[in-house]
Amino acid sequence: MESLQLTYITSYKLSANISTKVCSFRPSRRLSFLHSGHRLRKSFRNGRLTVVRSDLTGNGGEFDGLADGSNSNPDAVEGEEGEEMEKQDVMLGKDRDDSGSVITLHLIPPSGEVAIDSHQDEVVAEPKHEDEGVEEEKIQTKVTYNIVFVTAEAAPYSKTGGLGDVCGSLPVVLAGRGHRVMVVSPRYLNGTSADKNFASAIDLDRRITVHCFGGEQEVAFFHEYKKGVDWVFVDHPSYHRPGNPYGDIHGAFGDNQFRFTLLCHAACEAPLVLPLGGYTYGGKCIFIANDWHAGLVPVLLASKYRPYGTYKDARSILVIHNLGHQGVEPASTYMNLGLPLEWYGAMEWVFPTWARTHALDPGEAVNVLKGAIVTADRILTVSKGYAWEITTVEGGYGLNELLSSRRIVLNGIVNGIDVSEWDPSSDEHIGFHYSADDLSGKAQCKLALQKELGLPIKPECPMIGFIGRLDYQKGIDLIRSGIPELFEDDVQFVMLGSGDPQYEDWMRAAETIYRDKFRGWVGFNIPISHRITAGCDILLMPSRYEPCGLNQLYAMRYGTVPVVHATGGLRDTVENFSPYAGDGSGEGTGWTFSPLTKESMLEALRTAIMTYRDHKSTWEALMRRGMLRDFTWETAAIQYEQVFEWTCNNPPYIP
Ligand SMILES: Nc1ncnc2c1ncn2[C@@H]1O[C@H](COP(=O)(O)OP(=O)(O)O[C@H]2O[C@H](CO)[C@@H](O)[C@H](O)[C@H]2O)[C@@H](O)[C@H]1O
Repeated sequence: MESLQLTYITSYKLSANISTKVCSFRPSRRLSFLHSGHRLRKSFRNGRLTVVRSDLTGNGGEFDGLADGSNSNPDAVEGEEGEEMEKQDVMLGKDRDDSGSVITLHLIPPSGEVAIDSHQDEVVAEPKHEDEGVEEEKIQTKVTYNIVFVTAEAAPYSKTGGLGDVCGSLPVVLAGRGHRVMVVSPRYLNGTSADKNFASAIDLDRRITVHCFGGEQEVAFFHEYKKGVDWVFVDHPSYHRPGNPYGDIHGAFGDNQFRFTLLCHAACEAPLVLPLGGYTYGGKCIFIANDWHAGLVPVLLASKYRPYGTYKDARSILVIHNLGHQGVEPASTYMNLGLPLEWYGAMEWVFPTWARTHALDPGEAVNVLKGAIVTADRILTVSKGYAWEITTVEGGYGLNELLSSRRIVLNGIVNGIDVSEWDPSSDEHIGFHYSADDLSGKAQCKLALQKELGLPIKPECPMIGFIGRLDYQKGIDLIRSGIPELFEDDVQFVMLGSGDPQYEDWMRAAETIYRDKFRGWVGFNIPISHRITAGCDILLMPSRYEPCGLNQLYAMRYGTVPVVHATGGLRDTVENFSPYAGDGSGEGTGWTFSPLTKESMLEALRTAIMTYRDHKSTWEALMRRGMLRDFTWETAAIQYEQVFEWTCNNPPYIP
């Protein structure tokens, strides 16, 4: 076996992105590599390498190179042939401005079947092509990374919403694809049965001292290796108190800036000091900082580590799950964060005049998410639509100009879902199982839900559900205003959620007013959320903004048709029903309404209800199309890997 170092340009117009891979093969073989969703077919003869890059439809470009790693005609790659490659590219899309100039590149989900390589550097024989007279081999290479997720929550250990779902499932899928993955989150103990979630995590007996908030804090690390992932829990007394990760019945904790500062400092030390499975992750890793709670990680890398040579090969990716929360505190708290004084500018945030409390208020603050946007090597958000929305005045929450300035490194990747936890054919939380081939179990789930909730048992009565945090973001006010008109019709509605006390109170009151039609379950209950998802016919999501949204994905998987506001990830994932498309058989997986008004929401709901009642076969086709959609994390993971590659091919970002 010879060893060959092969250098090729991975993406047209990103000429800095030269990636080098080392592989072994025998000469005179035709080889194919799976690389970033493309098949790179290489023929090696007489020391000459021909690379044919094809997309999954079999189209592609071709260029020649020499086996010593040089390219015989680099212009051919970036020139005519590169143009050809660009046309066929399934992973890169382009946004152009009015003049036609490319202003940013973005990921396009690969269509069709993607061959997924789960083995590193494995050589697999390809079927022999008789007519070519050469022995065939298929080599699938994949660059693997050390990945460190930093997050305030990760299911099943801790979860208040979608962040927990994502940080509980994406790491497992990435680990399954060969990466070494660590998830760092706090070890919350709140004195309830939830504490047992951490029971299997053992104390690593490794303490570090964090200098912040004018003193020294000792933190410990607990660890559990499960599903191929190193789950690391940062332990400190401030994580041990009643309530959820962010607050209790009195509201948000007053020391959250302190608690998450500790998390970030500890997360930056973890790869250096924890010998997990016998050896540390080391300084060459990719940090994935999720939301503002982990936002200090990229700032610390840039300000505290890299200037001294540590983590010079590491990269940071900020993932924005919700721009509405930024970790803003008074400017005087900067001193507490354990950052060098000269980095204040990265965290500085000045409120616009209209947002200040009084005439003498200078509006000065520190904004952790802003610091992360300024310093991260790349920025991701959880859908392509939201990636654009956050660069607009309407969706940018004051950070739109900053985000626009970093648009070249900003991408959107739609979340996947844990399809084993959310599987109507095996879900442990529902009484009857079903699938797209046999929907009968779903009707039984509906009856069981009506019974459990004490609603009249009516198999034909359309049942609408809502699950989520009772927050301004989720458009609960719209539901509240639309309910009286909606209940002029014979429908049932069940809501599950907790959050804003005014909405909790309204849900309780609505139950007494509409005894036969409405149930409002105040609280956080995962089994009930599964039973609502399975038992309802329609899931309503009138979110004001929605970075991705997971409940509509769960709903579609369970044959529950989503009716959603056309925003962010909801617009990206729910295909609006069109009865005339598909040669009259209809297309789409739900209804998307816009604008965000009570009238347009009710109109969409009425259309859905009418379809449910009067067009049974159309309704079943809608259900099945949703159930058969691919929402697996594998699709998203491939796109994450592309972003890892981009970020590692470029030097660390220097703000
Ligand atoms: N009372 C309750 N009982 C049981 N389960 C409950 C519940 N309330 C919510 N959940 C669960 O929490 C999750 C909520 O996920 P979402 O993505 O819909 O919203 P969230 O706004 O929290 O997440 C943010 O991050 C995610 C992840 O990136 C983005 O999808 C989203 O748009 C963004 O706002 C779902 O699994 C849901 O079932």
